[in-house]
Amino acid sequence: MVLPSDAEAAVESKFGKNQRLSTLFIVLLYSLFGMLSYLAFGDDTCNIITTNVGIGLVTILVQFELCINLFFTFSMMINPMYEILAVQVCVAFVHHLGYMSRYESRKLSDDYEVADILGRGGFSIVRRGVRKSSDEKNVVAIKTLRRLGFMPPGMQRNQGEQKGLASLGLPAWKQVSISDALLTNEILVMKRIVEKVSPHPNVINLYDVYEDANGVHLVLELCSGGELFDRIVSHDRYSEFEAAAVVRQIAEGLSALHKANIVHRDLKPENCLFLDSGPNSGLKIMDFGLSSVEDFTDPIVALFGSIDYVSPEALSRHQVTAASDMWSLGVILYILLSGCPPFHAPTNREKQQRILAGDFNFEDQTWKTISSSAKDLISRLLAVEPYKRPTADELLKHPWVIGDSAKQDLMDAEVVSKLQSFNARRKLRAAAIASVLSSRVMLRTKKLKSLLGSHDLTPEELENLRAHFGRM
Ligand SMILES: Nc1ncnc2c1ncn2[C@@H]1O[C@H](COP(=O)(O)OP(=O)(O)OP(=O)(O)O)[C@@H](O)[C@H]1O
Repeated sequence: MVLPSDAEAAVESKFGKNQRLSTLFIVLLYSLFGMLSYLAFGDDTCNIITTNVGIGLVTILVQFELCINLFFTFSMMINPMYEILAVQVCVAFVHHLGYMSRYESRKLSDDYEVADILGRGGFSIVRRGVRKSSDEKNVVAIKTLRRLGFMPPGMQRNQGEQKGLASLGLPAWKQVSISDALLTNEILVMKRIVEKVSPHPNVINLYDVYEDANGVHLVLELCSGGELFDRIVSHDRYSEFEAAAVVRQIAEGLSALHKANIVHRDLKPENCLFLDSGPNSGLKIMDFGLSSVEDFTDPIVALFGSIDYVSPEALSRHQVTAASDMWSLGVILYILLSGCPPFHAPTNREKQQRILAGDFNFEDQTWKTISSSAKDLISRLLAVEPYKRPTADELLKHPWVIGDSAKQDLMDAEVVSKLQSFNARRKLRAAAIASVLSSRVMLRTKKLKSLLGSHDLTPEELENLRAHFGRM
């Protein structure tokens, strides 16, 4: 089995400590062996011992056990003491095999019962999983990130999708590299979250990573409480105070992510899920497929879905920083308090222009009863210049977010009915996009820019979209 380097990195982050200890043990073993060799064979063997320890230390630093094997092969060539070295090579080889088999032996199906499908993304499928051993957290969400080359059971690509993929006009290896870029990115960001953020009440937690021929399986915390807007529209009415509690949770999550230099880059209500259905459930930020770690990952700029939450700097310069997440939060807050997005226009082009100009208003009737503190906060979050927006930490000190100036009275019932229809339209669009996503990919990264530009929907893709609407 060949692990993709980043899946290996993710696995390594989980098991790194054990590996380091076992490497240390091996180095000590080698040194002991070298000393015994010295006692048995005399001065010449000293060189071997010294080099052994040196290479062992390098191995610990670079975490790459193959070094040991290479070293022994090399020393075999320069040193005549075949008897010792042959044994050493064997030890190293056996150890290396054991190291590989640790990955090989980790099978998802050994540890988890994979149950029903919770949802699908463009390159992923999320299923409920139940841990077989009862002493650990029982029910989880298993997100399988697929590569275009592989189709896990239940993810067979339909004919439309297959045609769509072909219609991209890209060679197979390029299609694979796009899905791999997303897969790799999500794993790298999740690895960073495990190291620097988790456990956090408002950021999804990763429990484990498995790799097999179907792709990479991320074992995630299960969020069974539903999406943010779904829960909100299930109430007849709600207050500013309740909306502030939602904003506070998202801001807490963003604050932790930004401190770890992670920018979410795709913050929207469908990426905020409640942990459970209880009234005081935590809200979790998730889906880090497009996220970036500053100075570490190569940002992927994808225009898969709606531009409703995309900041002006992301649209104009593809420059996305922590402040861009704050813009997205401003859009979410605007929708929470009015039921419709701040930048609506008949065409995408006009919408884009309005976003770039920061052209929104509070003229609708529903804004009349909203507190000036809430409007002030939205205006700050939707400032066109990123540096003028409050940071997540600043937001957490704002009187409206704290709850001091947020009104406790129930808002106009029209807000909920507008939010209901906005949410329904959004879901329809999301389903349609998921349907064509495999076939219509608009990605721009430093590396992938040359692979794809934007293109109009081809007849096959339109057919696929029509078929999906038909099914719905
Ligand atoms: N941890 C989780 N617990 C419960 N449901 C989840 C969890 N993660 C994802 N889901 C469900 O699975 C669906 C697909 O999620 P996923 O993150 O794979 O893709 P997406 O964000 O919808 O799309 P894309 O991958 O294209 O951005 C989500 O809409 C959500 O309903």
